Amino acid sequence: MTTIKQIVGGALVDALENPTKLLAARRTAPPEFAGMWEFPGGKVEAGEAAEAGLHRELAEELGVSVTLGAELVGPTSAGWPLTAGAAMRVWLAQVTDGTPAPLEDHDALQWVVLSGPEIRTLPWIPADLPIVEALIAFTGH
Ligand SMILES: Nc1nc2c([nH]c(=O)n2[C@H]2C[C@H](O)[C@@H](COP(=O)(O)OP(=O)(O)OP(=O)(O)O)O2)c(=O)[nH]1
Repeated sequence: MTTIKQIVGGALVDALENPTKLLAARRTAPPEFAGMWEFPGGKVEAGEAAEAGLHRELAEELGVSVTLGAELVGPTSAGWPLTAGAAMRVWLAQVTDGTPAPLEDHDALQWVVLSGPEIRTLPWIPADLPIVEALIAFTGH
């Protein structure tokens, strides 16, 4: 049996009801991803539920507490394929406490308008592009 590395990501939006903006985060490492934009998040730890892992990662990386909204359901049970060995589940999320700051793993954050052209021209990690499209569609933009 092959084990897929489970990654979780947060699509932080300005409001779960009627989202208009997404928080994109620019990675600092590893070199092949440095400078690319992504959904903040990371690896789920052994014995940890996916949602709990996402709350933990968002607190560590951005210093925020969030309420999770709907999952942006991907094509596999592990979510959206990233590489042959890793996949990411992604939830919409809204900040309930704190102001997002690039504390760990990122050197910039930006709120991008879901209905504007810029969301598609940001240099996302390539594997994230279908997720970005799904988010735009899911939020009705
Ligand atoms: N967090 C995140 N990782 C992504 C995205 N797209 C994508 O291909 N990845 C890849 C990059 C990494 O190889 C892997 C996530 O690992 P990570 O480095 O963020 O996880 P982590 O913070 O738990 O890592 P670590 O420090 O424990 O090694 O998934 C994305 O949108 N968000």
